[in-house]
Amino acid sequence: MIEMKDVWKTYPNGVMAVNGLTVYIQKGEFVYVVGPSGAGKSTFIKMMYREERPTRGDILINSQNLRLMKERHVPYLRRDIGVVFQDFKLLPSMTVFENVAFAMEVIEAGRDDIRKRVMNVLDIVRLKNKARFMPHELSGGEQQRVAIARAIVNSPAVLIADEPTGNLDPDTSWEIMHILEEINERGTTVVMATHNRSIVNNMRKRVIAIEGGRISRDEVRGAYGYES
Ligand SMILES: Nc1ncnc2c1ncn2[C@@H]1O[C@H](COP(=O)(O)OP(=O)(O)OP(=O)(O)O)[C@@H](O)[C@H]1O
Repeated sequence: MIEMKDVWKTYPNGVMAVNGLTVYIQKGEFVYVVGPSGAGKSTFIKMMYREERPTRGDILINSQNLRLMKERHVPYLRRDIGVVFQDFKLLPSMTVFENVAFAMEVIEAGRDDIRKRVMNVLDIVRLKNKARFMPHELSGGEQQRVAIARAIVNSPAVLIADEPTGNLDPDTSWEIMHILEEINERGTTVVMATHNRSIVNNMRKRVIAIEGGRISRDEVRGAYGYES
């Protein structure tokens, strides 16, 4: 599903953010990516959806090699990978419905399909009743749920979340985690970078720790102890 083979990333300013990283993530897994600030977590994640390109090494997503992928094929890759950010990134002048629908309009889905599917994903994130609201009329947690709905509306194989609970209080963070877990249970692979220890320690998942641009630990951790 997601395979990185000896991947390196040096930014143009000379910073070596990822240094020889090899990892395999299977279909249907739920993986946390943890590590200190500046460890290379975001760079690792950005390379998965081709926001950044590796300096060296291969990245395969569903057998497509991102290093060899032509620029014009990147939009197709993005249908297969939904992304959620810490700061939601909703379009402020569009309603909740329109924000989610927009992701289907860009791939030229039909009107009826859009209506049905958008209401379906708003139901998954429990926001059907707020479809006509504007982003500024929503709480932070609700805005993040809209961003999640938008990320999954095209049924991606992978959902990538970079610090999705970073701007949220603990209760709201748990709400978001339960939604991500539900999406994972429906078959989507979830990769989530986080600094939130309480979440990592209380949900039994695979944890990939990155330090200095390398994997320092890769184990199943969580509520029921450790396991390698
Ligand atoms: N666009 C960029 N240009 C140059 N250097 C960058 C760029 N993005 C990140 N870096 C550097 O690469 C290193 C890894 O950054 P990255 O954002 O991947 O870390 P992180 O683990 O996600 O950190 P945080 O937890 O603080 O978000 C850092 O030294 C950072 O300064």
